This record gives sequence, C-alpha cells and structure tokens, in this order.
Amino acid sequence: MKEQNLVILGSTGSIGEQALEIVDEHSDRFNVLALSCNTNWRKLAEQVNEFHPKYALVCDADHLDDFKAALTTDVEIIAGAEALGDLAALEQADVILNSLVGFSGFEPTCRALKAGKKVALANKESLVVGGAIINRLLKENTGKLVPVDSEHSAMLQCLVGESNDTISKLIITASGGPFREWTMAQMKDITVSDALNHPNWSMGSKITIDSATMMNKGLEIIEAHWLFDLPLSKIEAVVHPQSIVHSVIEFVDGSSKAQLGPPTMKVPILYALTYPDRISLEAPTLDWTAAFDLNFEPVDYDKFPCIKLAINAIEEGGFKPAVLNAANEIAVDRFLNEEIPYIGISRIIETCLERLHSKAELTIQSLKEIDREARELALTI
Ligand SMILES: NC(=O)C1=CN([C@@H]2O[C@H](COP(=O)(O)OP(=O)(O)OC[C@H]3O[C@@H](n4cnc5c(N)ncnc54)[C@H](OP(=O)(O)O)[C@@H]3O)[C@@H](O)[C@H]2O)C=CC1
Ligand SMILES: CC(=O)[C@@H](O)[C@H](O)COP(=O)(O)O
Ligand SMILES: [Mn+2]
Repeated sequence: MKEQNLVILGSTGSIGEQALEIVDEHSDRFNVLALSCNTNWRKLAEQVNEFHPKYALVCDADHLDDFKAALTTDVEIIAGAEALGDLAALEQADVILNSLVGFSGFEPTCRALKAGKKVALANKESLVVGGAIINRLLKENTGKLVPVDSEHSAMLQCLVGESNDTISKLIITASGGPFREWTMAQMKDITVSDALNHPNWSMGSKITIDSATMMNKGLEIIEAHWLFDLPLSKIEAVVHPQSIVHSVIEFVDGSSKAQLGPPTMKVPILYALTYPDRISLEAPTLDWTAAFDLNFEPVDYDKFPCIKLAINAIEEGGFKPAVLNAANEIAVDRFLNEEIPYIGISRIIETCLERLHSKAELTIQSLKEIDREARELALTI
C-alpha cells in the first residue's frame, strides 16, 4: 500500500492527537503533510518536531515568534485561519482529517471536496450546517467523505456489503451523558465540572458539553440524515449507557447489525483513514468471557430538550440547522465561562431559532452570514 499524505486540521485537539498516535503506530502507511492549531502553538510545535510535516498552520497568529522559537525542525509556517481551506486543498494531500471543532470546520470541508480529496470527517458541524451543500459537492466532484464520529463509523461498518435501500431504521446510541440519572430538580444546579464529567469518553470541551445536554445526539441525527441520505423518520436515538454498541442498523427483513467495541475513538479514526480497508490497531478489546451488561432505554426528551430542537431545526430545514449550531456554540461557550446556567443553553438556542429567519439561497457565503447573525444574537440573550 502506498504511503498516504495526511493533512490534520485541528491536530492539537482530542481527535487530532489520537490520529497522530495512530500515525506513530503506522508510520509506514502515513506521511504527515500538514498540521494546524488554533491557539495551542506549544503543542503544535511539539507535534511538528516529532512528525516533520511540510506545513504548519497557526490560526491565531499572536504567538508566531514563540512558535518559531520552539521549533527544532524545518517547516513552512502559515498564519491565519483563512489558510485552513488551502491546506484542505493541497495538491499533494491524499486524505484530509477534519478534526476542527464547530463552524470553523465547514469551509475547509467544502474546499477539500471541491479539490476532489478524501475527507475523514470528525467535524460533524460541517454536515449540520451545510449537509445539502456538501452532498452537492460530493456529486459534482470526485471527493469522498468518510465519517469519523463513532456512531456513524459504526453505521458505515454495518453497511459494508449492504445497499442503502434495504435499511429500515438507523438506531444511534447515546450514552445519556453525566445527567442520565439526575432529576430535573437536580439539573438546576449543574456546574461546569459536573457537565465536563462524561461517563465514557474523554473528548474536547465543546463536544463534552454537547453530550451533557444531549445536543450531540441531535447533531448526530442530522449528520446521519445527510451521510446516509435517509429521512428523519428512519433515524432514531436510544440511550445505551455503556457506549459499547456504537450504533445499530435494522434492515427490511427484520435483521439488525450492530458494531461493538470498548469506547475508543482510535478505531473510527483509523477506519476512516483506511476505509474501505481495515488494518491492525493497538486498542482494547471486549472480553467476551467475562459477564457484562448491555442496557438500552428511551431518550427522555423533556429532560434533554436540545435533541428535539435539533430535530425540529432539520425538519424545518434551510438555515435553521446553521442557526441551531451557531447558537449552541455560543451558549456552550458561555456556559463554560460560567456566564449562564446549564438550563440556559437550550433556552438561548430556542430563542435564536424563533427569532432568526432567512429566505436567502443556501450558499457557503449566506451560511457564514447567518452563522454570524446567530452568534451575535446568542451573545445578547
Ligand atoms: N473528541 C472526540 O472523541 C470526538 C470528537 N468529535 C468531533 O470532532 C471534532 C473535534 O473534536 P475534539 O477533538 O474533541 O475538539 P478539541 O476541542 O479537542 O480540538 C479542536 C481542534 O480544533 C482547533 N480549533 C478550535 N477552534 C478553532 C478555530 N476557530 N479555528 C481553527 N482551529 C480551531 C483546536 O486548536 P487549539 O488546540 O489550538 O485550540 C484543536 O486543534 C468536533 O466536531 C467534535 O464534535 C466527534 C466524535 C468524537
Ligand atoms: C465518541 C463519540 O462519537 C461522541 O460523539 C460520543 O458519542 C459522545 O457521547 P454521547 O453518546 O454521550 O453523546
Ligand atoms: Mn459520536
């Protein structure tokens, strides 16, 4: 197998770091072409010194001199977030791992697909805000999109050898987050550290809060809708507290397939990089000889209104999912800064969805505009 040139956008984050551990394990298979950070120049410098990419992008250029001083190897340094798209479209690149968080990942996904690249997509927000545009780019160009998100990777793995028109239902599993067993009364006093305490996964702070509000499952329903071209009526979320069954597909003959494994993102990251191949990985496995439980329970939509807000937004369509996403990003940020309580997150999103409307044509530019408007509004509520 030829060595693949890999661009990792957001290499200093949780997904980016795990991807580099995989590269380290399979150094004969991957060559790191470019890496990027937002502000964490120290970690980026360490990664550059270890993996010797050709390009290193620091989006926030405030500490560029410190970054240069920390380097012990030659690299072409680029500054400014506008260059994310240029890295995504690099001629020498074979695979772009988009592990950016939030709306910042949307344009780079589009740039990579326009350039006919294979995109390993962790940045679910790309599909949430612009799934229709992304699917059009996939049709018009030779690019490919492979999900990294664990549930969607599970679905893809279950669909090998199957055809999409034999799917009767997608069942997306949700851990239920840290508040699964909390009462509504207890949830009035949630602290930031309570919400960052995910029961099964260690992830970046934005997605960890999304899991705590279960907005993450709402975003994942939208992600599945665009990835597998299925109506919302065929997509269902179910709570599975162990996060071992990563998702289930039910077929038209009543048979179901599921993909299982201990909760580690290394499996879906590697699968996205090598798809349709599967290669070895040093990762924990399930011990089938020991007794263990797999439990399932319905989602409590009253306790976790964010999932319904996401479903309503995609049902309404147009710009609503982009408004939902921008309002959520700001609300999560404000919660993390202790400016608003946990229950304020869904209220801010709901208010933005009620107040913001647009009849403009859906384009990358108009999505950027509505994203900006929704952020401004979400900051004032
Ligand atoms: N972590 C996980 O296990 C999973 C994550 N995902 C999805 O993957 C994506 C990444 O998540 P995760 O790795 O947890 O996130 P992190 O917050 O850990 O990392 C985000 C990365 O993006 C960079 N970044 C953040 N904001 C910007 C910006 N405005 N412009 C440019 N770069 C930016 C960060 O740089 P810096 O370090 O300098 O801040 C960092 O490299 C998200 O969409 C998430 O929903 C999906 C499934 C599982
Ligand atoms: C690991 C991963 O894919 C996350 O998106 C995970 O699903 C979050 O856990 P929740 O199921 O609690 O949202
Ligand atoms: Mn997930």
